[in-house]
Amino acid sequence: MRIAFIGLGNMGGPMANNLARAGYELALFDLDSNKVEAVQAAGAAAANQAILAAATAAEAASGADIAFTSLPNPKIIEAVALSDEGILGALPRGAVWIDLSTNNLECESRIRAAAAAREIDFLDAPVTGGIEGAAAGTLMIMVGGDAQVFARCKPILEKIGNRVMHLGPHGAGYVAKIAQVVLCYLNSVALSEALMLGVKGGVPAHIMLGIIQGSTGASYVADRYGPAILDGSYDPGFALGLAHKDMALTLELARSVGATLPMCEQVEAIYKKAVDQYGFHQNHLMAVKLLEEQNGTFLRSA
Ligand SMILES: NC(=O)c1ccc[n+]([C@@H]2O[C@H](COP(=O)([O-])OP(=O)(O)OC[C@H]3O[C@@H](n4cnc5c(N)ncnc54)[C@H](O)[C@@H]3O)[C@@H](O)[C@H]2O)c1
Repeated sequence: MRIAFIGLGNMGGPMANNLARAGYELALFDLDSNKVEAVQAAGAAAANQAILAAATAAEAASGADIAFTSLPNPKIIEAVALSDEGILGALPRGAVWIDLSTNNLECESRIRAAAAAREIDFLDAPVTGGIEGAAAGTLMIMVGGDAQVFARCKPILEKIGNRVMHLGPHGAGYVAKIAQVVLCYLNSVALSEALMLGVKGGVPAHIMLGIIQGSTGASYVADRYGPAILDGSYDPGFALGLAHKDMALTLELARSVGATLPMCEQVEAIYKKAVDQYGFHQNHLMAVKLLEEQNGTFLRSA
């Protein structure tokens, strides 16, 4: 079994490491050669085997049984699929392409059609669990696509996640991922507003966070992101620009399925403003800094 892995960032890198540890023959490609070298070093040490660093996505995909992608956005995913040096022209007939990225339905239908025209199966398989889950192999993987193709690929997906679910036909994985991840951003903004209200009223931020964690406001976001707001790190491991992409995908999906989501519209605008102000590559909780600046109060020192 030979696996191509394209996109070795915060999520793709540790996922590829886990596939190397499981003993799969790997061919890697990322625009950033440092990311490839990091996986090569960690994977080779763990599995005692050579891992190919390909010069292009097509070279990685050539001769592979399965190609994984973990890439930033629909435009890049489509380019990696369809360009001259892309994966679809290089994968052999009968191979499977599994996209682990957070993506939209419009892109999904175009890339799936292009894959089908070359007799390549496609599964949308976005993930949740963050960089800790990617490193530990405990991601939740939400898969859309043909049930038989899923059944064939499940044992491999179980090397990178411990909750691997087939949700339905093509696109079901992307839809579930977007509907799930939206709460992360709504909750982060809500958490920061609750903390700000408490602090402005005279309750220290760490006391306020403890109260939220032990009450009806308790959540993964409060437990995991609350401390990262209070220590001023704003949680490295996920880019602000990718968080805004997820909110933009949410509004796109809402339009395409006819859902009206007023809170999502407001939160998308907050993340857009934060990206404009602080930059794409800042940590995702920098969205909270907008609120801190509006209030003239930084929660880390409150
Ligand atoms: N970080 C998280 O916590 C998290 C959690 C769940 C889902 N996701 C999703 O997973 C995907 C990857 O996220 P990430 O945080 O790892 O992003 P990242 O920015 O850390 O990694 C993306 C990688 O893709 C590479 N890349 C970009 N364009 C490329 C191209 N044309 N060819 C080859 N490589 C290219 C980049 O160099 C980078 O290494 C995104 O769709 C994101 O929304 C991220």
